[in-house]
Amino acid sequence: MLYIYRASHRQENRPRKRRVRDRALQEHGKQLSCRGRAGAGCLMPSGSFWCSPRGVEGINPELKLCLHLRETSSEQPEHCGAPPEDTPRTLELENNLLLSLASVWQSFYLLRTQTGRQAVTGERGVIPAARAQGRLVGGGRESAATHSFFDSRQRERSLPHQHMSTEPSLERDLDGLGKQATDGHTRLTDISGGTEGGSMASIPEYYASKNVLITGATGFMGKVLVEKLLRACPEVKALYLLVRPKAGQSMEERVSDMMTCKLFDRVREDNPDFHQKIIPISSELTQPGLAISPEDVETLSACINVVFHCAATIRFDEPLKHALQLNVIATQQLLGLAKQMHHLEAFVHISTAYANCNRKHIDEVIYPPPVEPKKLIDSLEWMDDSIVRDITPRLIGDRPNTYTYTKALAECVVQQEQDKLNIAIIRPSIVGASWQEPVPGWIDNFNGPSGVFIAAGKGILRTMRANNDAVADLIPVDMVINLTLAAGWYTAVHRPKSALVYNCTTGGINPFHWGQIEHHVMSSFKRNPLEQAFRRPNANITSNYLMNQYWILVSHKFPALIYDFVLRLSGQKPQMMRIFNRLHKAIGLLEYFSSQDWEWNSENMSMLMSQLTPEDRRTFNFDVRQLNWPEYIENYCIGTKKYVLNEDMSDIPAARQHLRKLRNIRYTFNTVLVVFIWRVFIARSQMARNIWRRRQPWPLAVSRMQHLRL
Ligand SMILES: CCCCCCCCCCCCCCCCCC(=O)SCCNC(=O)CCNC(=O)[C@H](O)C(C)(C)COP(=O)(O)OP(=O)(O)OC[C@H]1O[C@@H](n2cnc3c(N)ncnc32)[C@H](O)[C@@H]1OP(=O)(O)O
Ligand SMILES: NC(=O)C1=CN([C@@H]2O[C@H](COP(=O)(O)OP(=O)(O)OC[C@H]3O[C@@H](n4cnc5c(N)ncnc54)[C@H](OP(=O)(O)O)[C@@H]3O)[C@@H](O)[C@H]2O)C=CC1
Repeated sequence: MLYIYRASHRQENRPRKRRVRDRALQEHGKQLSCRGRAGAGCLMPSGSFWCSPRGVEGINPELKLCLHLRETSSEQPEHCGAPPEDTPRTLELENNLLLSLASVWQSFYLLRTQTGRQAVTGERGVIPAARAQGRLVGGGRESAATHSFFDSRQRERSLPHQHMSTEPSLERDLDGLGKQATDGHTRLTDISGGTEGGSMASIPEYYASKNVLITGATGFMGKVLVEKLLRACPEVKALYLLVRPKAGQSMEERVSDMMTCKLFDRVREDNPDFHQKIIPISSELTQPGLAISPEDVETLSACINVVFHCAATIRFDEPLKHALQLNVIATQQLLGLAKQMHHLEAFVHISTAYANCNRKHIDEVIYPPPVEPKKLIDSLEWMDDSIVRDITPRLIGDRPNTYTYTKALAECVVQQEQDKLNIAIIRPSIVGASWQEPVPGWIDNFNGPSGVFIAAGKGILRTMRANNDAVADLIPVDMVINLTLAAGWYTAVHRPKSALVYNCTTGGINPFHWGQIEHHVMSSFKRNPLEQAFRRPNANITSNYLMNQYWILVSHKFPALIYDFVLRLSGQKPQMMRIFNRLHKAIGLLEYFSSQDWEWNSENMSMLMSQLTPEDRRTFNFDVRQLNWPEYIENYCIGTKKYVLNEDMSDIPAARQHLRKLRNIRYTFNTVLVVFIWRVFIARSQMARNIWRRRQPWPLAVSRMQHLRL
C-alpha cells in the first residue's frame, strides 16, 4: 500500500517531517539510505520508503511531497495528515513509479541480506532507478553536502587505493544489480576496506588492524577519542599520537601520565596491556614539517590508515598569528603529510559549529572563507606582532574572536585537498562532559561552560549575561567522539568524492535553553555542593546589560572588596578581586555565545546514524534525542566536582554543612546590615523618622489596635 502525503516545503514544517522520518526509522530499525541530487530518502527493510520533499523535487518538481510508503496500511502515521484531495494524474504516475521503485528496493534488500551486502548496494538504488525511468531531473534545491554525497557515487576516484578501482559507478548501478549480486562479494570486500566474510564492516571491524594517527590526543576530546577507540575497537592495530613535550615533561612521560588517568580505567580493566598499542610521536605542530623526524615521517607514510586531527588552540584571545599558525598552517602541513601516506583511507578534521558563527543558519557546507588563507598567511608572515594585533579586529570582521576565524580558514584549507583525500569535517557545538562513557559526567577542563558552572557552584559567579530563551547548544563529548569515529568509518568505506561536513549539534533536535541550564546547575550544586564554596550558589543570568553591570557591582565586586579587606586584616594576600577580574574576562569572552541563537542543519548526522548497524548504533551512540537534559546537567556538575576539582563525593555532607554555615552567616550579615541602617539613617535622623512613619503606618495601627483591646 502506498501513501503519498502532501507536506509543505516551508522551513517551519521541517521538525514535523523530521518526526515522520524519525518515527519511521524507529519503527523499522535498520534502513537503507539514499541521497539524490536534490535530497535524501530512506528505504526501510520492510519496504517502506521515506523521502524528503527535497528528494521528491527531483522526481516531480511541481509537487512538494513527503512520501511514506508502507507494506501494510493498518497504521497510518498521524503526523502525515490526509492524502491530498487533489491527487493529480502525475501523482498516480508517482505511485506507480514509487511502487516499482519500492519493489526494486525490496528485492534489492532481500538480495543484500542474502549476500550480506548492505549500504554499498543499498545506497545506490532509488536515484538511478528514477533516472532510468527518466523521472529524475536536475532541478530542486541542493545543498553542497548533498551534492558532494551524491557526487561520490558519480565520479570515479583516482586515489591509489586498490579497492577504488573496482567500485562500481553510479550509472551502472541499476543495470548492474544482478551483476552485483553475482560478483558483489568481491566488490564488498574491496569497499569495506578488506574485511573478510563478504559483509560490510561494522565500525569495530573496520578499525581492526588499522593504524590511526591522532593529533591533540592529550587534549579533552583527543583523550576521549583514544579511550573509545581502544575500548570499542580493541582490534585496532596501533594509535600514533602526535605529542609535544610540555611543562618540563617529555612526550613519553606525558603519554604515560595520560594513560594513568581515571578516564582509562575501563580500558585498563579490559586490557591491562593497552598501552602497547599507543605509539607517541614527537611533534610540535607550529614548527616547519610539524617537527616530526624523517624516520617518523617514513613510518607514518607507510602505515597510517586514518587520521583524526583534533589539535588546535581553542583560546578565544589567542593572538591571530599564533592561532593561524596552529589552526591553519599546521592543518595544512598535516594534510601535506597525509598526502604522503600510502594507505590513508580517511582524514577526519575536527572543526567547530561556530566556525561560521557570523551566520544565523548554518548548513553542512564549507562556506567561502573570509579571506584566502594563503594570502593571509603570506601577509602576516612579514608583519610585526603589534601591527597584526592592530589589524586583527578588522580582519576577523563579524566573528567574535581569532579562534572561530582561524577555524573557518582551516575548513577551507582542508577543503582544498578534497580531491586527493577522503575527508570528513566534524563541527561540534559546545562540547561538554560525557553523557555516558566511559563514565557519566567526565570532564577535565574549565573551557566553555565548565568554568562557568564551577564558578557558579563555588558561589563566586552570581551574574552573567546570557539569554534565558536562547538555545544552549551543548553536546556531550562522548557523542561527539562516537560521531567522529563513525564518520571516519563512513568516509573510509564510502569515500565521498568531496569533504562531508557533519554539524554535530543538539539544538535543532533536542533543544535546551540557557535559562533551564541555569536552573538545573543551581539546583544540582545545592544538592551536591562543591567544597569550600565562597558563597551559597545562586547565579542568575540576564540579557540586560545594565542589570548585569549592577549585579556585578553588588554581588561580585563589593563582596570581593570586603573579603580582600578581611584577608588584609588577617595578614594574608588579597586575592578575590584578582579572581573576579579573571572571571570577568572569561565570561566576557563567552557572552557572545550565550546571548544568541544559531540554527544548524544536521542532516548528515542523521544520515550517518541511519547507516549504522543496530549494534554500532548502540556502541557509537550519537542520537541526541536520547539526552535527558536534567540528568545530564546533574552528572555534568558532579563531574566537575569529581574530575576537574578532584573533590571526594564522600565529603558532600561536610560541603552541605558548609553551605548551611554560609546561609547562617548571610542571615546574620543581613540582620546586622538592617540594624546598622536603622541606627544610622532612621534612628538618628528626624527627617528619616518622619518619612519612616509616613511610609509605615502599621506601627500606629498596631498601637491603636492594642489600645482598643485594652
Ligand atoms: C550557572 C549558570 C550559567 C548558565 C550560563 C552558562 C553560559 C556558558 C556559556 C558558554 C559558552 C561557550 C561557548 C563556546 C563556543 C565555542 C566552542 C568551541 O568551539 S571551543 C571550546 C571553547 N573554548 C574555550 O572555552 C576557551 C575559553 N578560554 C579562554 O579563551 C582562556 O582560557 C581565557 C581567555 C578565558 C583565560 O585566559 P588567561 O587569562 O590567559 O588564563 P588561562 O587560560 O591560563 O586560565 C587561567 C585560569 O582560568 C581558568 N579558566 C579558563 N577558562 C575558564 C572559564 N571559561 N571559566 C572559568 N575559569 C576559566 C583556568 O583553568 C586557569 O585556572 P588556574 O589553572 O590558573 O587555576
Ligand atoms: N572543547 C570544545 O568545546 C570544542 C572543541 N572543538 C574542537 O575540538 C578540537 C579539540 O578540542 P579540545 O580537545 O577541547 O581542545 P584542548 O585544548 O583540550 O586540546 C588541544 C590539543 O591540541 C594540542 N596542541 C595544541 N597546540 C599544539 C602544538 N603546538 N603542537 C602539538 N599539539 C598541540 C594540545 O596538546 P598539549 O596538551 O601539548 O597542549 C591538545 O592535545 C579542537 O580542534 C577544537 O577546535 C570544537 C568545538 C567545541
